[in-house]
Amino acid sequence: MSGSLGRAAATAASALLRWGRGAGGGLRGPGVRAAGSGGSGSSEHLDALVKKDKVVVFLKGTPEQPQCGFSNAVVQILRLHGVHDYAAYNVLDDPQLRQGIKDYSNWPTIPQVYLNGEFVGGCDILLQMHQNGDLVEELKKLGIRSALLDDTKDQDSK
Ligand SMILES: N[C@@H](CCC(=O)N[C@@H](CS)C(=O)NCC(=O)O)C(=O)O
Ligand code: FES
Repeated sequence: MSGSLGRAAATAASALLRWGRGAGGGLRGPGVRAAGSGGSGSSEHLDALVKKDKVVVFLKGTPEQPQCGFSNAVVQILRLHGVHDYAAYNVLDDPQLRQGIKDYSNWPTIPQVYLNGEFVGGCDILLQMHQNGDLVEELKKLGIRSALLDDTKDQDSK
């Protein structure tokens, strides 16, 4: 984990990541739309975003190409648990989203993780939950079986 944490992601102008769903569309002219007016940083929009998928992350970069070690840590932890199907939004593509999610969550940094529409925390908290077993339990509540349980079972039964 510490190896991947420290590895700097390659730079690339990353398009909004995922899978058909994007944060806020590409309206990014200078000064376009104030937060709170229904734009990508508005609480209404963010409310919908975090509730649309069971697992939602706000990253710098994408799961494929994280642009910061902290965001990479979140991606790697989810990967360890076999969680690949999640919504990820790249705040580097959208300054309004970057500020809006901080205000919405009342949390000053990126990455941010939401489970079932509820704010969980950033990478430190996710790492802690990974280490103390809480993440397995929280995923279970969402109907997601952590891949780490399968690993453990294999080891125990051999
Ligand atoms: N300790 C934080 C690390 C994340 C962090 O410090 N993020 C910084 C640097 S990437 C950040 O988002 N700063 C504000 C910003 O860049 O908008 C966590 O647990 O998530
Ligand atoms: S982008 Fe510099 S620490 Fe995250």
